Amino acid sequence: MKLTVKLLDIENRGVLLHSTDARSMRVRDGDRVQIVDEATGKTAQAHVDTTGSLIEPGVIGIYRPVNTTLAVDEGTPVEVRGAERPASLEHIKKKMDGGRFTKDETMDIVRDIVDDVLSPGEITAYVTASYINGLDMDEVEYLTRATVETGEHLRFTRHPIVDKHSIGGVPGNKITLLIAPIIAASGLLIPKTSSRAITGAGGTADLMEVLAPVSFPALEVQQMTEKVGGAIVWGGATNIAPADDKIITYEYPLRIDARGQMIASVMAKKFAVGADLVVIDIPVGRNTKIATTQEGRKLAREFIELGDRLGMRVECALSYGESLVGHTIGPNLEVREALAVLEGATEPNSLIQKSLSLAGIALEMAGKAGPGQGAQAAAEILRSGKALEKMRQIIEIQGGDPTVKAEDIVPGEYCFDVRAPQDGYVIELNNSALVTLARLAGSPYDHGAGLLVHAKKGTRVRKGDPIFTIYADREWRLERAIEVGRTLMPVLVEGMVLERIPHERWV
Ligand SMILES: O=P(O)(O)OC[C@H]1O[C@H](OP(=O)(O)O)[C@H](O)[C@@H]1O
Ligand SMILES: Nc1ccnc(=O)[nH]1
Repeated sequence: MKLTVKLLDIENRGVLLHSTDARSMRVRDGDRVQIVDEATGKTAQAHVDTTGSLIEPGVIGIYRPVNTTLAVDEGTPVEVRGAERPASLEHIKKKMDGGRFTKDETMDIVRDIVDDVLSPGEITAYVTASYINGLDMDEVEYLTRATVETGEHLRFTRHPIVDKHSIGGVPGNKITLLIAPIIAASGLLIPKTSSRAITGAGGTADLMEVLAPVSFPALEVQQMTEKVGGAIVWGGATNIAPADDKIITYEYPLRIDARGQMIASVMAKKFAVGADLVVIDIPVGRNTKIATTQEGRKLAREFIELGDRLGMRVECALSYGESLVGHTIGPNLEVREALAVLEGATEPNSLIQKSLSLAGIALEMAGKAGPGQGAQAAAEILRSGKALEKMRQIIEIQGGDPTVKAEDIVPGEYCFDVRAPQDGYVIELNNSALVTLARLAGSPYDHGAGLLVHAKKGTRVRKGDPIFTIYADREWRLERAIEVGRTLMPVLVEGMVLERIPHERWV
């Protein structure tokens, strides 16, 4: 059908059709159409939205991302017809039925994700099917390789390239902000790409953004790393492993991280930057991604095997995930805590010890410290102020203010203390409930939003003592977090009545 173009400034890979035109083309909302500009021969595929009033019959509204391929002017006549279902949908269906992806099928899916051929609903179906039915090691390898092949790669002339990654799942895990500068300060190269929050309330990319821009093309990440030894950037902006960020976009609202996708997501980013030596942090505990040590060991073996297949030496550290790392959750609060440690603070112990242990493993792997001496070497770099100096160089080269101090970074102006309902020991501080509250308060989008935990598990409190403070940049978000907090019971103090169940006839 011939239709006339109207350009619409909408950030979706879609087009808008009048419902009568859609009907005569036999397409419905969510179906795909092929658009052909016969004058230039350019074609594009897009998903259909229909309207009865926003545009006239005979007109097609073309959204901005579709027009980056077509490059047509308003008023251009184009040919529009129903498009075939991509083969990748059949592959996704196969996984829903418990089947295995082949190498080619995986590539079809990844390419269609990168090219926006699959709709958000279809990507969600892919992630959900993989979450439920799993991916075996071959499928994870196919996914990792396809994710790398559809993006850009870094090629360093100096080696070894060191990298670290956490699978996430434990709140407050700001360790990259300490580990990356320690490793770079030791003279090694660490081009660290991170994702934004997936199941948490602040991923490393969200945190680093408080200090400096995190969106760079791949080549710039390489140049910055060559100059100062390290960079901490958002993987989603680099075009390194571009499928990864799109998959994460659809995991985030579900708060899931499908196991196969998770391994591929992490390892594709390491492979694409040309890492030789990789340390993986696997937080273990209830309410994390990995509930038991046994499961953690199995995952570690999978990471190591995939590393072998891809030619990277991988070591894993199972870490304690039952309790948040440090005392803070949310961008500003976490960055303030990490910077304070770089500036010489000797607390919080959980943050410092975890960061030094992981940095230490990397230093040992790279031969910068003898066996068993890595954490000590990392502690030396931290104590000497070299890690702080390196962090300042990283901040500066990424375009931030290198003179920033921990005290300059303040949490949101609205806050509320959650207090102990009685005397006793804090016996439970539920990770998942804390993340829910931090997200409701606005984290990670509102940088000032988050939680400051005063009394972690095992602390003795008196009735009325603040256990944690919720911060928000906007009052209504704080109110929402307080309201939900009352029903979530994120904290248990020994002896607390968990719930009172009255007799129905006497209430
Ligand atoms: O939101 P959840 O699922 O907890 O974790 C996601 C975070 O974990 C990883 O951290 P890093 O890059 O190794 O520091 C990711 O890159 C991301 O920042
Ligand atoms: N799925 C993922 C978990 C943790 N980090 C990532 O980059 N990706």
